Amino acid sequence: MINQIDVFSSAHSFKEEDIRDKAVVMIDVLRASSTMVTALQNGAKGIIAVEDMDEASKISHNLDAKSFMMSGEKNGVTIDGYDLGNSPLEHTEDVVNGKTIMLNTTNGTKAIRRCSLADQIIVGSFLNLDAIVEYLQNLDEEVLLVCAGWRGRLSLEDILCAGNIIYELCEGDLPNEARDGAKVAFGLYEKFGDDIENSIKSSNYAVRLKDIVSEDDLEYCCQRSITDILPALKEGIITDINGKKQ
Ligand SMILES: O=C(O)[C@H](CS(=O)(=O)O)OP(=O)(O)O
Repeated sequence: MINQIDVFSSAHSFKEEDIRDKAVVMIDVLRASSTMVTALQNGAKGIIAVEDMDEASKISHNLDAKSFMMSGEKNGVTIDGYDLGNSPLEHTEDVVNGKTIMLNTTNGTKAIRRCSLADQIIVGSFLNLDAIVEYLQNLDEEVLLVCAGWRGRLSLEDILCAGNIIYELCEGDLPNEARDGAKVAFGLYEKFGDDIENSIKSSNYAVRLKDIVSEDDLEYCCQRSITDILPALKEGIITDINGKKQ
């Protein structure tokens, strides 16, 4: 199956038709994927990935504040009027337990919406890496690791996470027949995989958002396999399909 995996470097690096009937893992390490995984781990009932502010405000008017909440950011900053931003550390159990979260972010939620033709969409991060690897090991279909990136550009942390998934799937021995995207991600992971945290602390993201996003967020999002939560999109809502809350 490893030869059936390819990697898209950003949410804008593919045509939506390329996704049709494939299994997609959307990876947005900083921070949408990490936030979704954490919110579900902390008891959120589900997450609705919103395309943009207009859609979010339309939907929010019909929401019952007791069961829904709005999370999201623009350029990393919490959107005015939203309950939370896009930090996983804000999505604590006492805040999100039992809630359905409307999530509106710059890259990650848009990447999910661009994959609407997929056979299935799973959300991947370092936090649930082993759960992603285990799920893919039992899948017999073409897999696309869709890295959200940033505004159409590649993000180091997303490609590193894709490379880590590929490295685990092939147990560090990537066959020559692997797809180019898989080879690039695997090679990046071989180079930086021993020190994910420091590689990410010198990434474009960390430099760009150094005054907005805390080092605590970066360090949190670099932890590997701290949960078995496996977020999957079903009928418009992202929920945990592993059901093995720790
Ligand atoms: O909220 C985030 O951490 C980023 C902000 S930015 O687009 O990288 O400036 O958005 P995300 O959609 O989580 O990549």
